[in-house]
Formats: sequence, structure tokens, C-alpha cells
Amino acid sequence: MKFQVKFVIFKISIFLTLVPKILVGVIVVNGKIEVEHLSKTFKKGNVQAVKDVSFTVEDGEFFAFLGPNGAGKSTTVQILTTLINATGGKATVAGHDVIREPEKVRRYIGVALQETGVDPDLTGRELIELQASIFGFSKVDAKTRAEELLNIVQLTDSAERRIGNYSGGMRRRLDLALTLVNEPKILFLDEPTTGLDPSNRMAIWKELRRLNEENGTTIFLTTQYLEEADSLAHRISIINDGEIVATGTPRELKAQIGNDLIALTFSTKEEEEKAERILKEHMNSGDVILQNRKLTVYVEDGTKQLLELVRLLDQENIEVATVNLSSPTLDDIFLKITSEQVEKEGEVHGE
Ligand SMILES: Nc1ncnc2c1ncn2[C@@H]1O[C@H](COP(=O)(O)OP(=O)(O)OP(=O)(O)O)[C@@H](O)[C@H]1O
Repeated sequence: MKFQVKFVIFKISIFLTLVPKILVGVIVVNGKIEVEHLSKTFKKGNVQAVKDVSFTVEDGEFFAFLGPNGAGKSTTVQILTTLINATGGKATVAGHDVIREPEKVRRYIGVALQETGVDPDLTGRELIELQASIFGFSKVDAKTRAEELLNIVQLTDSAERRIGNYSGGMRRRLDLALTLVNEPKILFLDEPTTGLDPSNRMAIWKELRRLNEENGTTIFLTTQYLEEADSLAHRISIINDGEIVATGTPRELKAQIGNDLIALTFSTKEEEEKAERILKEHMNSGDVILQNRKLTVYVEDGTKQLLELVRLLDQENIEVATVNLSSPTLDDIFLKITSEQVEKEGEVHGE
């Protein structure tokens, strides 16, 4: 009998030990983002800002949405963070539908948008402490967290100044600090480093990497800087005019576009057309693009291939007026990807 009682107590105690674990297991959040055929048309001006966009961001992934002004990056972030509704398609964030379950989505995300409204009379430190207290930090913990975050975003020296007197760059860094207060499971950052100087940008990169690597935070970042996406993201989707035009790891995308870019100009139209024809014969034709009187050539090793190209053209008696070697910018990538699309469409239509 005694043994039976002990056994029952033993079973109950095991159960009680497991319950919290089971509960924690149940509420473990999957920081995945799934987007299917998402579209957004703004009635005002009848602008189709996002056109049938689909992608998935895995739990713990660092994902970048790279695109120029007006590409549809902010609109996508606003839909995923439940601030505006899509006009078509479906999106789930942390397993919850952004339209049907916005409160549940908001529970798991942090958002740093390009423009946010804050009380201009508070100091930077006061605002972070206030945010921490909203998230349930004790007074002492809120102070410690504010100190840490001010340090990370390099605002310690301006912590006692009123926010109304902050510059645009300082406001942006403060917004990021506010987003980081509770270390959310999924972080949405809309162009977090635009307008920041290199040292501030580096400090923010470092913190974002730490959050992703140490805490497993899923990060969805939009940027216009190729270098930023390349340095931070596991995967990049390039968005242009509301459409995703390419997706891959930085390495895959670079392999698609080449590491270096050689730009050549010529004195006459005849020479540039002849040069285009010859270079297309000697290399992958998709890597040679003539546009706006400039012949752009995407290559793997610019320093080596530059001499070869110039020599080749020289043999054909084509005189090069100017030559320039550089790394591809976002504009160059678009030029390459969009010209490839035009070429593919041409093939499909039998042109
Ligand atoms: N509220 C709105 N009403 C009407 N058109 C809008 C609205 N918001 C955005 N747009 C338009 O939708 C398109 C996409 O804008 P969006 O802000 O998403 O681009 P973005 O890639 O974030 O650009 P940026 O890098 O300049 O922030 C643009 O043509 C923009 O003018």
C-alpha cells in the first residue's frame, strides 16, 4: 500500500515537472513567414504596389527584400505587420493569418518602420524605459535595458535630449532600439540604416546579426543597399515595380550577375554595335548589354578579363573611348535581370 501511494506521488510529481515543459512546447513560436500571391492596389492613383508576390521566410532566417524606391518593399512590410490589408493573396506570420488574426501576429513581431509617431517631449532614454515598462520590465530592468540599447544604437550621449530635437538619423536609431526592447520572435525592419553614417550602420548590423544568431530571431529586412543585403542576409529577394524578379542566397545571386562589371563606351554607334556582336560571340550573350550608348559586360574576374576584352576589340580595330571597372550596383543587377526577362519572353514568343 505504502509503495502504491509512493508510486502515485512519483507519477504526479513527474506529471507536474512535465506540465510546464509541455506547455512551453505547445507555445513555442515558429517564426516563419509565408506569403502566397500577395497583391496590393491603392485606390488612390490606382497604383498596383505589390503584384502577385509569393515567398517563404523560414524560422530563424535572415531574409532581405532588396529593391529601389517605389518597388513595393514598405507596402509588403505594412501588410505583413497588419498595418494595412492586402487586396489579394494570403500571408501568415508566426502561423497566424495577417488579416484574420492580426492580434496574434502582433504578439510575436517587432516592427521598425520608416516613419513613426512618438511624443517629441520625451527624452530618448524615457521613451525606451516607457516601452520596456509596457512590455512588463521592472523599473530596474527597464533602466538596464534602456542603457544597453542606447549603447547599441549609439545614442548614449543624446539620451537626455528631447526626441523633438533629434535628427532624422537619430530618430531612426531610436526606433530600432524601441523595436529591440522585448527581443521579438520576428523582426521587421524597413530600411533601418538609410541615412546613417558607416559607424552607426555597422553597430546596427552587429546587433541584428547577434539577434539572429544568438536568439534565433527571424529577420525580414528591406533595403536599397546591395552591400547590406549581401552582408547580412541568408537569402535575398529582389523586388522591382511590385514584382519579385530574383531570389537566392547572396552567392547564388552573385553567380547570376557576375562579381565585376566592365563598362565600355565608343565614339561611334557602328563601333558599339560591332563590339556588342563580337563580345556576345565570345562570352555568354546574356552578360553583354548595350543600353544608353554604354556596353555593360558582367564578368567573374574584372582585372583579368578587362585586358582580354580590350585586346579582343583592338584586334577587330574597334577603338574603345572609355573603360570602367566596378562592382555591380543595384541598378546594374536590375539591368541584367530585366534584360534576361525580356530575352526569355522573346524566346517564348518566338522572336
Ligand atoms: N498609401 C498609398 N497610396 C497610394 N500609393 C501608395 C501608397 N503607399 C505607397 N504607394 C505607392 O506604391 C508604390 C510602392 O511603394 P512602397 O512605399 O511600398 O515602395 P518602397 O519599395 O518601400 O520604396 P522606398 O524605398 O522609397 O520606401 C509606389 O508607387 C508608391 O508611390
